[in-house]
Amino acid sequence: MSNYLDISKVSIDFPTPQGPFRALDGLSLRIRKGEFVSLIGHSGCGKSTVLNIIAGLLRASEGGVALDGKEVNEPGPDRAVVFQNHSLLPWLTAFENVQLAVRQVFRGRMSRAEMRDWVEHNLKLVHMAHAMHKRPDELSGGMKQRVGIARALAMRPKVLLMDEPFGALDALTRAHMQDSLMEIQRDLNNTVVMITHDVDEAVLLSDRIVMMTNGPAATIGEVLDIDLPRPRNRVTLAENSAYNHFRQQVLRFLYEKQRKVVEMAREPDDAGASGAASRGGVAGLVHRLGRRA
Ligand SMILES: Nc1ncnc2c1ncn2[C@@H]1O[C@H](COP(=O)(O)OP(=O)(O)OP(=O)(O)O)[C@@H](O)[C@H]1O
Repeated sequence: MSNYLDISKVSIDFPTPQGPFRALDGLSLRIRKGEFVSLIGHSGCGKSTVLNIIAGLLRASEGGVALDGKEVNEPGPDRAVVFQNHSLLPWLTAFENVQLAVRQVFRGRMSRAEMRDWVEHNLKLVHMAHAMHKRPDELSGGMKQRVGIARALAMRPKVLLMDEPFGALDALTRAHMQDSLMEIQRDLNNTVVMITHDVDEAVLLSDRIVMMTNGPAATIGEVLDIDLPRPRNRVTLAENSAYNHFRQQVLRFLYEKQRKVVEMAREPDDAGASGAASRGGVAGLVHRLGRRA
């Protein structure tokens, strides 16, 4: 499989009152067609910035992104984004929300009847056919997120970009959504770049996990190939030694190798403390979690 999405030496400087702030520095990543890649890293390291550059919502100050051989320099329907907060239009039904995107992408190429069937097909894919005529305020958080995913899939993007798509959901709904996404992936084999803070989610869903260093001037620290066979089952994986090894490698990266957040979270009266045992508050907790990993 060839490289499909090519992120090449991307740096970005944001203007701030104190002068330019370099959020990303020389980040390169090549993603193959059909690959599922997760980005993981501490809060503020630059994950959303990477996603926004791929989406064409932000321009890199240096370097660039190419998708299927074409340079990315503005948003386009070949890169659909799913945000943490679904972003559905509240006055439209689930069906109409998906239909709006389908019309924008396929107007002139599909008849009205074809478009209707396509909208229904995508809502069925995410198990939302039964509620497609409801408005967002009549749907649960998980259902709204399903509609957001249906809308993105219905655009038939070359790349699906997901920014913590399940971050706002309770644990059980989240698990259902992850299972649905794996089912959809098995059939459609989309190219996906997903941001997550959840180590289990990253290992369960990904072909590769890209671990980012802390900013400023963040870049890729390590990349982990998750070669667990598919289909993957969360219950049996819990006892799988390879799965647990991958989990530990990610935890180790986040809480041992990239421990800067611990320093930032240290409380003022901890400043002179030496040794983990004397660390209190959030800093101590994060430190102890890291040591257990
Ligand atoms: N428009 C902007 N102007 C100035 N600084 C910015 C801007 N956008 C992002 N940043 C800074 O760039 C860095 C990366 O931000 P980004 O939102 O990409 O991080 P993140 O890893 O997605 O964080 P989180 O996990 O908390 O969502 C942060 O330090 C942030 O403050």
